[in-house]
Amino acid sequence: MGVAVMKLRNPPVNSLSLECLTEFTISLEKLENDKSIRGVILTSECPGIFSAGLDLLEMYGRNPAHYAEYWKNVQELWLRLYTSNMILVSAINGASPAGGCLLALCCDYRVMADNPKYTIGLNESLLGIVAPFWFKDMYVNTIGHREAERALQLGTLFSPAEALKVGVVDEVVPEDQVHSKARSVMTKWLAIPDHSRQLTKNMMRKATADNLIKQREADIQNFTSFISKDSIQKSLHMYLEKLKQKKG
Ligand SMILES: CC/C=C\C/C=C\C/C=C\C/C=C/C(=O)SCCNC(=O)CCNC(=O)[C@H](O)C(C)(C)COP(=O)(O)OP(=O)(O)OC[C@H]1O[C@@H](n2cnc3c(N)ncnc32)[C@H](O)[C@@H]1OP(=O)(O)O
Repeated sequence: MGVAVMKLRNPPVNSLSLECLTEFTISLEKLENDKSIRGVILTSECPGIFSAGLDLLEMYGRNPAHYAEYWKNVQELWLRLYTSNMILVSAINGASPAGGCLLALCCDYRVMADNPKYTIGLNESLLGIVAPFWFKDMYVNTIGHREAERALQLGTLFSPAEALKVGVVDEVVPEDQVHSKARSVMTKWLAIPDHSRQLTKNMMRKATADNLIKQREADIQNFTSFISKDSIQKSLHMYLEKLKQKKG
């Protein structure tokens, strides 16, 4: 039926390393150029994790040129996903913090597994960093200004039930039904003529995408100088240590 399934596979936690981001963007571009493909189901092959978000090791202890290169690729992936002409449905089969949530938010419809261990949200403030304005814009577009304001300040990671209530996801289903539900949602969306759906999607999303397009270079510079600060590097160090200690 012209539907591709993209499975994120970057063990152990599907963090979005530079390599992973680049491959993702290229795969998406290929699908976009394949006229037989009308929809993509985005999911994960890592058990219990949709995506741990941006790779912290790409943002910690590197040099400004690396940060700039990394951020350019984050922007690129986001623009491709958010403005895709294809129907994107996410089958969220695991934890989905920060950049993981961003991937899901780019989709036209989000189905999440009903497992309270899985959480989703933009938790940047908990790491001592700030969600960029275009993450924020997409959050506001999805859940409204007040909910986004609160969730962004608190860095809230929502359980599936909470995510459904606030509108971060569209549907919560038993874990073993995430994929079949994503497929049935896709079938419904495929019934809409592409041209009218695409023009409508463009009308809804263009201003948000253009907001980044017109200031991509400045956004790269902001990110690079922000992430290079000693205080921010210290926060990231502490967060990485906390992740390590959780194990021991
Ligand atoms: C003025 C403003 C201007 C510009 C903006 C500036 C800044 C904003 C920049 C960026 C926005 C950031 C977006 C992000 O996405 S940041 C990443 C946020 N992600 C997280 O907080 C998730 C952290 N991870 C977890 O909570 C757990 O790992 C998880 C629930 C995903 C899985 O738990 P599990 O118990 O299964 O595994 P762990 O033992 O915790 O992890 C295994 C292994 O993986 C490493 N790990 C985890 N997450 C990441 C990651 N995101 N990046 C890199 N590495 C990660 C973890 O440390 C473990 O490593 P090791 O100990 O070596 O095995």
